[in-house]
Amino acid sequence: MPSDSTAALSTPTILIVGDAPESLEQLGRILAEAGYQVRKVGSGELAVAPAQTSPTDLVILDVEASGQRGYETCRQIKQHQQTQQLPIVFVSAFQDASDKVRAFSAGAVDYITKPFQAPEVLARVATHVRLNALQRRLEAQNRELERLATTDPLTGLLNRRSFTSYGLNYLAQASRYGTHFSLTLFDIDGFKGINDAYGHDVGDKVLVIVTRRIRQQLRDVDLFARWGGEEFIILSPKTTCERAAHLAERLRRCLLARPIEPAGFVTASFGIATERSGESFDDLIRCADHALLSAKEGGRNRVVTASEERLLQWAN
Ligand SMILES: Nc1nc2c(ncn2[C@@H]2O[C@H](COP(=O)(O)OP(=O)(O)OP(=O)(O)O)[C@@H](O)[C@H]2O)c(=O)[nH]1
Repeated sequence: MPSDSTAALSTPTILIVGDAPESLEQLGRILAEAGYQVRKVGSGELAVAPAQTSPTDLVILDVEASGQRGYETCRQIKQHQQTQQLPIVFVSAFQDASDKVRAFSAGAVDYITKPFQAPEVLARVATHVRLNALQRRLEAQNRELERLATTDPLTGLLNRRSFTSYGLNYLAQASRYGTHFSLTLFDIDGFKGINDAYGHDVGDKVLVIVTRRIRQQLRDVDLFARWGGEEFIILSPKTTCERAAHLAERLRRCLLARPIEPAGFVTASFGIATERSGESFDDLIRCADHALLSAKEGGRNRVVTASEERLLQWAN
């Protein structure tokens, strides 16, 4: 049987590739008797597709007549994004150090010389299957950590830190290539009152529904993040101040379209700033924040655009 830790995950599948039917049969039998799922293909060219399309934990390249083809198959498997992580073990009658070095250079993780001993093959296969499973688990955990570090757990939106890092990137591109973008900062009105009247859970539900409604209105290229508390931010690439104001007005209206029960109709105030050369990202945020403050002071449920000379109020 495969070793305990790999067997616990699921039965590992080994793809054996080789053009010598007897050797292929022998290896297949040894591995199948040890409890592995075994698939066999007769030629290197045929190996890449099955490795891509069916779950595979390890590839054995049984190099009999032409070592050259084995190296080529190994390289092809390593070239494809889907299969580049697969551990590849050579089983070969070629005993020279140069043959082994070539196999490792082509991407192999191990090299077993013929005539092989079944226990050695099984020990090496079990080790590589286990290492591969651990590697995949580590990668999945890293992805999850990355997700947790960059997204807001309640809404699933980008968090402030990751939005800022994207924003700085957009700003650098804007100053280099002359592209522009707009920032829209918005804040739910009277949100403390919703929490106080209906409880924190309803407050959370409002945040989630507001997120969903706003997201439906945005383009794929727009960056949408939770800036903090009941405050959200949108970066709209290649968008003038005027167009951002139209978008914000649409967002304001879409919140008003239906109540969010039991809290009733929920409104938000919007502040917009557009990238201008020489301004830092913090300056831009300050501009949008200033506009948002004006929207709040102006009576809430409205859009205010910050511009160099003046604040232009959009009527409710
Ligand atoms: N339910 C819930 N409440 C939150 C969360 N984050 C922040 N809050 C609450 O949001 C409220 C924000 O209140 P204020 O800053 O006074 O803002 P407001 O009541 O919306 O008033 P204006 O913005 O002036 O219209 C505070 O009571 C925070 O505790 C959260 O994740 N969930």
